[in-house]
Amino acid sequence: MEQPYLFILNPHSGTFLGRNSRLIEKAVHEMAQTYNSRATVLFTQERAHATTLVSEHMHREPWKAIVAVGGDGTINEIAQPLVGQAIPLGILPLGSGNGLARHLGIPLKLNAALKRLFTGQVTTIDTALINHIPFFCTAGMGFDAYVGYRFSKQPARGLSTYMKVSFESYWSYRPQSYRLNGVEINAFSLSFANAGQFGNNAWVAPQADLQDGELDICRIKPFPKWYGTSLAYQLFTRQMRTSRYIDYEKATHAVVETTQPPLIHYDGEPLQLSTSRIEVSIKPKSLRVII
Ligand SMILES: Nc1ncnc2c1ncn2[C@@H]1O[C@H](COP(=O)(O)OP(=O)(O)OP(=O)(O)O)[C@@H](O)[C@H]1O
Repeated sequence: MEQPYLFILNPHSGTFLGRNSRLIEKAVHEMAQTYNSRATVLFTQERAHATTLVSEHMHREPWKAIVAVGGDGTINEIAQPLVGQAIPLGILPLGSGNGLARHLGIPLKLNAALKRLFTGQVTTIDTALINHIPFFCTAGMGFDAYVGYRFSKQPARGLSTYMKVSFESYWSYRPQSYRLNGVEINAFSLSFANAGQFGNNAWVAPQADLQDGELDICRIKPFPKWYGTSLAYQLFTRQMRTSRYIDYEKATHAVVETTQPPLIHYDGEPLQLSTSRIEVSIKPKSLRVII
């Protein structure tokens, strides 16, 4: 018998997971059996519960991997206690955006993704911190944090809700001023990319590399409203680097100062900070992941 797997499923992720939780659980057990292994499947009860479940269970059995079943928010909660540990993270991408899974080339179809968990290789990726909060995919402030906040208030998740909220927010959102590493800037959004995309193939930093020991800082400068469709096109076709309204730099550490405590997001999870100083840093090669 192979080492067992621990699956932690967030029934609130994506649009499909909640009503199909039991079917997914059954598919997990069947796939484990196929590979002469076994799986324990746990369900989250509320926000942040996944982190507690990992901390409680990680040393109970010699897990081959602890698998996040959900989207980037669920991965964030499950990966936090795994940073710097030997147990690899597995991903069964059933969220709305699945940014980290897409960047890593993990299949999005249930059976293919499950198979990958039992047959894939383990690689070690960088992780990052925004004011001591770990993130794995992207974090930032500005328009995407505002959209993330409004998205979190919606009764439904999924791509169509995300697009609707983004479109509505676009017309009212005004660029903000920041001090980035001591330099005054204006930005529509300021992103720190560990992985290259927000999710749904919105490639904010297509050049981002999960193993280069650096973050890609992406500033979208203020732009005329008519330019929005071009920018959206560049975002979804991995061509943001060609835009005259975008600046990139690589960094291992950055400090942002704002006049008011900003709304940020980490892996798409919105958070209203109570401080105006934001420190972002990288932890090179600190998380093992099955790909
Ligand atoms: N049992 C639960 N009930 C309600 N919310 C939960 C529960 N378990 C986790 N959550 C919260 O659900 C939120 C959404 O999870 P997640 O990010 O995985 O899905 P998503 O937003 O649909 O996907 P993505 O981040 O890939 O777009 C997270 O904020 C998480 O804390």
